[in-house]
Amino acid sequence: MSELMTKAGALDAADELAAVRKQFVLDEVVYLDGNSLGALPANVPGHVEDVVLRQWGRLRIRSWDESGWWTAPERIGDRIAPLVGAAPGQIVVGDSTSVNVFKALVAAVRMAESSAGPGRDEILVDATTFPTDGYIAESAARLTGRTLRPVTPAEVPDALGDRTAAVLLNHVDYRTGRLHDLPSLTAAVHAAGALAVWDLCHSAGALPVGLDEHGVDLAVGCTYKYLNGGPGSPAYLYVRRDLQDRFDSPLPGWNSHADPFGMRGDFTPAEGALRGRVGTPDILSMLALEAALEVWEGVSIEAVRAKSLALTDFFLECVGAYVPEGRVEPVTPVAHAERGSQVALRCEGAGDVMKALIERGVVGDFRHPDVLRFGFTPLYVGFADVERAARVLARVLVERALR
Ligand SMILES: Cc1ncc(COP(=O)(O)O)c(C=O)c1O
Ligand SMILES: Nc1c(O)cccc1C(=O)C[C@H](N)C(=O)O
Repeated sequence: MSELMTKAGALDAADELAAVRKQFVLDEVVYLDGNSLGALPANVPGHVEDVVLRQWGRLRIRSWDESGWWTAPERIGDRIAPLVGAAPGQIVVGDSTSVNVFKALVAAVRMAESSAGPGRDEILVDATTFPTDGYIAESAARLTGRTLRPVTPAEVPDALGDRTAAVLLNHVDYRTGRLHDLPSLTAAVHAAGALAVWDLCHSAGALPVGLDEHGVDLAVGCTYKYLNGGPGSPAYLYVRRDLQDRFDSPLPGWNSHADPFGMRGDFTPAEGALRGRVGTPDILSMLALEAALEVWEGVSIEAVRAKSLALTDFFLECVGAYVPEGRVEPVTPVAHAERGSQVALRCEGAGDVMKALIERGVVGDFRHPDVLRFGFTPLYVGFADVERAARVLARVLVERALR
């Protein structure tokens, strides 16, 4: 047994989260793609069966009240809240991240205009963003008559000014795994009199976010990565409590009305975070997510972060030891303060290398043009998985070099 295998064994033995893995449906595959689609929590199938067969099949329409369907968006929002550092009453679940980016960004521009006037004619967007955020920001800018200015997160402080209405940023970069400095960027945005909208897709469930503590204005995120809600599970929208009265949704629907069943012709927004809702919630997905969130019972996000850093440190160590010099180049920062819960390695022929890894039971993903991406979900990834992934990667790269 190699020294690193022994070390993996010791780290697994000391891992206070090791037992959580049993709550997931997993096999012998090393699954390092939870930053794209989280694994299935074992309690979800039984819960979904109950929702379908009893709540829908037998209770039918009564379930909107009796099974808590109607209030699910805010109830499940409150369940996500502690994981992202939010007090209750500020998060609603529903729609996709893309749709929530649209609601948040347009609402942010409207709030900036109502407090600072129309001179705020610019929206800043993370130039390295996951594409959907950029597309939506471009459309939001056109619809609100603003100019969209793509800048890297590092350029944001200098780009801010009295023209800035809102800034849309990613907490963790989907490709490089770089963690951006949410507290200081939010403070800089506020100092310029603008509003900060954060996309938490790659940080929620992997590290503490501190939405309330850092005064974030609006935030969105998906639930199918580190929150394990399942394919296409609904996203969420956070609106800071003291902004909720001013939150003017660009998608007001009957579910965001103060009196939805009044069926009135004129729109009066509901109080609080509820005004972020739009139409009928996607109950099957939403209640699967609610069951998935039960795995967080007794798990602290601080413990998750500590293990995430230990896993990514150990992966970098194993890659350094096993992979021949010069075959991969880590693009994820080494500094803990700048690292999310993934390791991205630049690699020649990355697409084919990832295919070979998947064939050998190590599942990560390939991101255009040359990145091998490995996501580490501390709830179910162990240190032996990490060692094996690096060992298989080294073997694949050595075999390719010999061909
Ligand atoms: C940072 C980020 N934002 C948005 C999305 C897409 O959101 P959705 O497909 O849920 O609209 C993803 C991943 O799919 C993402 O990684
Ligand atoms: N949402 C996805 C999907 O529907 C299919 C495949 C992948 C995804 C993803 O989530 C991709 C992910 N956001 C990424 O960071 O690349």
